[in-house]
Amino acid sequence: MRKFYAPASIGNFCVGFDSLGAAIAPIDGQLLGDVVSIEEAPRDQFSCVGKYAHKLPQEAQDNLAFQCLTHFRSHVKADMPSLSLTLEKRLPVGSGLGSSACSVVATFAALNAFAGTQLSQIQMIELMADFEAKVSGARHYDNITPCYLGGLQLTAELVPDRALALPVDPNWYIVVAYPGFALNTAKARAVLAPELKLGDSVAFAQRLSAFCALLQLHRFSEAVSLMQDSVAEPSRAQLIDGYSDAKLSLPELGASVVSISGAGPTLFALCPTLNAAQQCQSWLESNYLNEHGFSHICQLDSAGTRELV
Ligand SMILES: Nc1ncnc2c1ncn2[C@@H]1O[C@H](COP(=O)(O)OP(=O)(O)O)[C@@H](O)[C@H]1O
Ligand SMILES: N[C@@H](CCOP(=O)(O)O)C(=O)O
Repeated sequence: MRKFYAPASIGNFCVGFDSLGAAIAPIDGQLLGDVVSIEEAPRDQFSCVGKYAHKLPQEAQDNLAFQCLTHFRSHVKADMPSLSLTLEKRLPVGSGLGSSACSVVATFAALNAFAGTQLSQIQMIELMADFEAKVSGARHYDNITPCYLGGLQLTAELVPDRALALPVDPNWYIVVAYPGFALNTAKARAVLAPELKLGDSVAFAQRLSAFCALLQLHRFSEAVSLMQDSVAEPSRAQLIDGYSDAKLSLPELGASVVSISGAGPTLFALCPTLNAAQQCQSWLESNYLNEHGFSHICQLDSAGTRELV
């Protein structure tokens, strides 16, 4: 049996709505993402297990991982041997941690390896984006490409190969806090203004392009000082209980940036030191999480989706 792990990701990364995303890894070595196991079997079989399996639709045909399997067999590799595929659903759904992308990316990576199809990077990313788009209300790559390739990715249809990796400060610590309630991505997209004013579009383009250029120059603290989301965060704040308190309190504990991970409700705090990250985590655990929530201190996951050995 072969197992493939796909990591959680922070869509938007505050400054790059639908265009920037980061794969993350808890510094204590825990796996924060989905795992897909695959092996040859007498006939095609699918099962879904794991902590959050019960939060997914009960019918296999409604599970994205199963949909990826049937699509792969009918459109990519019809003569692939029959197989057993198991999704271990380790990420909560509607969390803002790229949960649907995790299942899709892990499944296609597993199928591509199992069938030996060797699809190109763009073919893989497009296939993955098709399925992410089915549930999230729009086609966006900012969970798919970091989850698949790792690191911080500038990512869009207009970007060569769909993704360009950006350098990051190795001293960044990122606290993610999932509060324990779900927020559907499509719902959190529906509250966004359908159009941006000209001045806001220009400011968005300036901020994102300067952020990326500064990272390339390794001028990390200047890049961080540009991290602000005026596109999605103002509209989404009202959907997330506890957002305003966190936004006010965490900078006092040393966070350089406090923002929504993806469409929320997970919040993330970017911190310049481990000590600041620990203080922010402790505040979030006491003030933001309910009994179903969790938090992790992370750094970027540079490996992305990989086979577990
Ligand atoms: N394997 C899967 N992983 C995650 N979501 C899935 C999966 N299969 C089906 N879904 C459905 O897709 C939707 C994903 O919701 P969404 O808010 O986009 O999640 P997330 O933001 O965590 O990716 C939910 O309605 C969920 O039931
Ligand atoms: N750019 C998207 C990111 C959604 O991420 P998710 O983890 O909430 O699915 C958006 O902001 O809608």
